[in-house]
Amino acid sequence: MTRIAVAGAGAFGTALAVALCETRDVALWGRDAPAMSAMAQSRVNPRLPGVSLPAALPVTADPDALSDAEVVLLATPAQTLRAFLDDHAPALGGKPLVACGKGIDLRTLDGPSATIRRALPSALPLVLTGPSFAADIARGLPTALTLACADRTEGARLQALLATPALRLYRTTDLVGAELGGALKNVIAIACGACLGGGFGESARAALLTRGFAEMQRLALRLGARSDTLMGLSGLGDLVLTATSEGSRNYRYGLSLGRSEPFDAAVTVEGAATARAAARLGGTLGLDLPVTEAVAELVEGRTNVGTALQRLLDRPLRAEQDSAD
Ligand SMILES: NC(=O)C1=CN([C@@H]2O[C@H](COP(=O)(O)OP(=O)(O)OC[C@H]3O[C@@H](n4cnc5c(N)ncnc54)[C@H](O)[C@@H]3O)[C@@H](O)[C@H]2O)C=CC1
Ligand SMILES: O=C(CO)COP(=O)(O)O
Repeated sequence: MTRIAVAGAGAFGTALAVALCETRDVALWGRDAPAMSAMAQSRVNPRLPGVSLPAALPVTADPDALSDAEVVLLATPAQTLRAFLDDHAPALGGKPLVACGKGIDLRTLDGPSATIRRALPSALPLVLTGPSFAADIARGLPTALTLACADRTEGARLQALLATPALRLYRTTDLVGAELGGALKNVIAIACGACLGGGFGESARAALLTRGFAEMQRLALRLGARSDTLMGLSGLGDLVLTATSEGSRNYRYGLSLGRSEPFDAAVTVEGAATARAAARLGGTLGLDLPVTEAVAELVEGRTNVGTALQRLLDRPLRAEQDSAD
């Protein structure tokens, strides 16, 4: 029996499978049978160039790989998670399901753990998140992530199963905080990229990163997250990586918005849909999320970077901390 299946053979799923298969029994499952059989032959995933798939890693489109697994890592983009769970419900029910995608479902406004709970009430939702580029994980470079599980015992068991010598996992019971940190940092990374791409400079980028982080906390805390989770790997840690590195697709997408250049629509940019979802959540909850709203407007083509930034500068002066007077 395969202990771990990774569902979703994009860059991140492939990287996790490559890292885990050194010490664990792992299979990589993808939905596209011809692509999976090409990958099984070539031992390369075009979405993760320069990485050879180890001979010990089975690469398959056979749904038995999902039913046979004890634990399934869900590495599909956030906007496709619900459909994936519905399509494979009999294979996934009753199992620990580790959500690895970063986003908020635009249709339901649910994060990954609530999406799992709604689709498969018998499954145990976990969230794996934090600063990690797929290429770094696949190359075995040192990485530290957060693994969230409401059940302490299962969380500790899965932490031991999924950690590797180079991939250090910290655990928490704060699912909401972990998943919102990962989802919302992509929105702020788009803002930071747009700022640099528009030529507004690194000081402005630092301001957006910091004020954006305040918005991440404002929304996440209202939705039940713990502040210290947001201060950790899954919030601040991932924000620092994604909002400052051209290794990030969200940041590069922001750069292209700032430069008024086209961006390849086939590239996964989770922050685009999540900005719209977070802005809707903020509106419903009556929260002040100006950076998030600006990104949602940029993504929808309702404003440009210069106008959006000027609007932020024109806002009334206020105290820095929400709690201060
Ligand atoms: N690439 C990275 O460095 C990291 C990515 N992530 C997260 O992992 C998630 C996936 O990202 P990537 O693998 O990078 O994207 P990707 O664009 O490389 O691959 C996405 C994969 O999902 C598959 N897919 C799409 N819809 C599906 C469905 N309904 N059923 C099954 N498979 C489906 C696609 O065929 C594709 O293979 C995203 O939420 C991303 O934020 C998290 C950390 C790092
Ligand atoms: O989540 C990531 C790093 O932790 C990957 O970021 P991008 O999706 O922006 O490439």
